[in-house]
Amino acid sequence: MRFLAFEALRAVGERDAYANLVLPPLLRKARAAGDFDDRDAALATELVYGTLRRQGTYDAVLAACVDRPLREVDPPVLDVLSLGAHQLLGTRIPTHAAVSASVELARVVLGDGRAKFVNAVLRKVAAHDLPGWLERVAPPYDEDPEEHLAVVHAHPRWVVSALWDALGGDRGEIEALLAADNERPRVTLAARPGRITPAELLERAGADRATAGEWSPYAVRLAEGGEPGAIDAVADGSAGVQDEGSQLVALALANAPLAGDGGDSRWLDACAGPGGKAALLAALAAGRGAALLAAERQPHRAGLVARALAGNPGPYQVVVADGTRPAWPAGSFDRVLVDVPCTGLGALRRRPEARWRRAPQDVEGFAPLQRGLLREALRAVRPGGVVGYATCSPHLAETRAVVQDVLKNPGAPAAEWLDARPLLPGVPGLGEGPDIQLWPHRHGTDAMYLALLRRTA
Ligand SMILES: C[S@@+](CC[C@H](N)C(=O)[O-])C[C@H]1O[C@@H](n2cnc3c(N)ncnc32)[C@H](O)[C@@H]1O
Repeated sequence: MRFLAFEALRAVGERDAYANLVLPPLLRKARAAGDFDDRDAALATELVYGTLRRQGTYDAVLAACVDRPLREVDPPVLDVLSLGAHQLLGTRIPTHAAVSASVELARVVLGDGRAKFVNAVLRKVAAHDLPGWLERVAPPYDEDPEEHLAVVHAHPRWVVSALWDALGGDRGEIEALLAADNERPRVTLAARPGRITPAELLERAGADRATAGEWSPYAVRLAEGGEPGAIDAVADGSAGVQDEGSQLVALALANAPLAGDGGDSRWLDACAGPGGKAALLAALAAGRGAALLAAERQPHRAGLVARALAGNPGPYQVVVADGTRPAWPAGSFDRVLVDVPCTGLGALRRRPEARWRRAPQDVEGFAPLQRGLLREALRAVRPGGVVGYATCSPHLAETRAVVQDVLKNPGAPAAEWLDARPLLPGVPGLGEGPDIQLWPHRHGTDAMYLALLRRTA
């Protein structure tokens, strides 16, 4: 099992692979080879995710235990050390078992000489528990709050800084957010209206294995370890795996008040891949006699959208199209969702390695595309129609700054900012408006952002 975890870490480190894509086939292979049960799979997953998520903290600890800069340690050796550090500091595995299993792993994958090195380093790591190490390697909060939080909660410093800017609030609130980022999210399903009711979905998922969601009327949450693929309603597409935050975004756009007498029958999702929000929007549109056009620039992702929408009870179409050079005439839609590509800093719970891969330059890199997509979305909607601008990042440069810039731009159609909060009745803590920001520690959702803009001319 530790060998499997090591293999997964190597793939992530060496090939920039994603842990959530690399791990399932490795687990399947191990199961097929026999002598590997659900508990082994759960432990292997925890070892990989925990090691990746807390990489920054473990690097700081290991740096204090190795007598040369960590960048001079070979990556496979560092992976074995990190895996060992996680077992010692982040799990209940007994110290002697964590050290001896790591040394054994090192012997097999690195050879005897390096196994001795691993043994020596991990014995030093084992000298303190996690709180003891954090006292030693993190600067005091009062001296450098951001660096303290970065080391203690294993986030890059620039991410702590950006999240805190967006969240505001005191130490307690940012700590709650950073801690929530380190928890694995529960799996949530959306019961697609017109295809299955949440009550039916609950029954099919098994009442002992699922509960109703907290905010979205369509949400059903699976219990820890719930396997969505095993539920027939997911397999047949009447329900989909979808975070409640994404459901709320689709719902708020669908319920936003339109103006003028242009009708409400033509909806567009301008960045639809892989299709979660498009599937919910299409189902909601069907219930009102409206049709959804789902556009996606990448052909293979458009294929995923087509799969997500198959069986939708109302009319829809999936097209490969660039939302910044739209193939549709201006003013052709009543509602437009533009869920733009972004850094994903609001979904760090899902991708354990993502926080260490992102860089501040990525935020600037997305900026022109985000502005271009929003500008064209405003052109695509008719006067009186509504555009929903969404991101799964709370970074202010990707959220409010984009909307403000586009609204100021004399080249973009004029629009008014709608207060999105009343469209999600009963959901507290959405911010000061008019836009909304969801948070993992407040809502148990990804940190989705939504601004609703109604075109005025
Ligand atoms: C954040 S994802 C959308 C997620 C989707 N709304 C969902 O709920 O499943 C952004 C998508 O926009 C696509 N995209 C990027 N640039 C685009 C463009 N110029 N036009 C259309 N789609 C684009 C990406 O390929 C990606 O699939």
